[in-house]
Amino acid sequence: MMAQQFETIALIGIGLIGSSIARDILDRQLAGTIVVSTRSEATLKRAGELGLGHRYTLSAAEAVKDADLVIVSVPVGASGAVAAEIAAHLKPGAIVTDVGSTKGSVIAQMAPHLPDSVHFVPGHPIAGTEHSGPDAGFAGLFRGRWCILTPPPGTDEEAVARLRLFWEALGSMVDEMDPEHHDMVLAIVSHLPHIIAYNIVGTADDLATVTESEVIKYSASGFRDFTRLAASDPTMWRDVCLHNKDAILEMLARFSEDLASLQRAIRWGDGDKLFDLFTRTRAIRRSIIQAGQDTAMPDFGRHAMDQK
Ligand SMILES: NC(=O)C1=CN([C@@H]2O[C@H](COP(=O)(O)OP(=O)(O)OC[C@H]3O[C@@H](n4cnc5c(N)ncnc54)[C@H](O)[C@@H]3O)[C@@H](O)[C@H]2O)C=CC1
Ligand SMILES: O=C(O)C(=O)Cc1ccc(O)cc1
Repeated sequence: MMAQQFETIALIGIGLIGSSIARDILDRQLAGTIVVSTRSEATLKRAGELGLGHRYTLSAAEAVKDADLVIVSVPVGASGAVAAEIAAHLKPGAIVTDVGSTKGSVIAQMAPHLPDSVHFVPGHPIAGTEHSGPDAGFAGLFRGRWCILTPPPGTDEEAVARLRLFWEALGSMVDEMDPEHHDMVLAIVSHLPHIIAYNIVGTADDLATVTESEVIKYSASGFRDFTRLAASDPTMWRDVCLHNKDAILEMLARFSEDLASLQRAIRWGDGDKLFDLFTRTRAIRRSIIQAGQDTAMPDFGRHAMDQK
């Protein structure tokens, strides 16, 4: 148990991320009241069955009216519509945040709607799985993982500090950076790996008509790792691609150049070049593990993923 941080928290969107946050708030008693709001009746009903909040409503406007903290956890393409819906109903002094995987676009969509009387502190927990919906969430998802805040210049420092304390109470380490930098970094470490996974699994699927079931039958662990990422939510990842377009295209251009160079090394039998690259990349994996970033993907997280 921890000290209560907010009287009322409104969760707009109660999928993997929203429901994981709800479970942590409940476990740690960080709020007096959790109000859950989501677009579809079926999801709201399920959230109720799972006991993720104290009050439930299909109206985001209704959900935020007494909230001291509003956490928007919807696909990034829906954040503008949510901001427009809640804007006139927000309590003065409330902190409004989000968890979207892209930051520049979310800020561009939400900020114009939000009144000056609230504090908008965009955020992004770097933790998740390939699963979606309220059943997929679990307590502890954010433990030992980074959460990036991208407050616009001039944001009230106390509001940023309160949100930082909130994520720290969920076990996260918190960093602050500007949204452009966030979008560039995440394009290479998160968005490209998903796009590459979607692409390779798609290519293998096209081949499967030739090789029949061999793709599945002989799928080695390397291919299986790609299928996990490629099983991620189509709506969420469509939105990420559309809303971090520039940074993703920049990283894809670099990726394609490097892939062409690798292709050339293979064609011309340049073993030294291949060996040098593979040595360099192995060192990166080892330094990630040494920094605890791999084991920080907690065992219960792996377990939860293996089960589903
Ligand atoms: N899945 C992951 O691993 C991670 C996702 N994120 C970000 O978190 C956000 C939520 O993702 P998940 O929880 O994984 O998705 P999800 O699909 O599990 O849940 C999305 C929620 O948003 C609601 N929703 C969908 N469309 C809506 C709309 N047009 N208007 C209002 N509500 C709508 C759904 O009813 C559901 O409650 C996304 O912005 C995503 O980029 C951030 C970190 C990790
Ligand atoms: O499932 C995985 O491996 C992920 O990479 C989860 C993830 C997806 C999207 C994010 O913005 C942050 C984390």
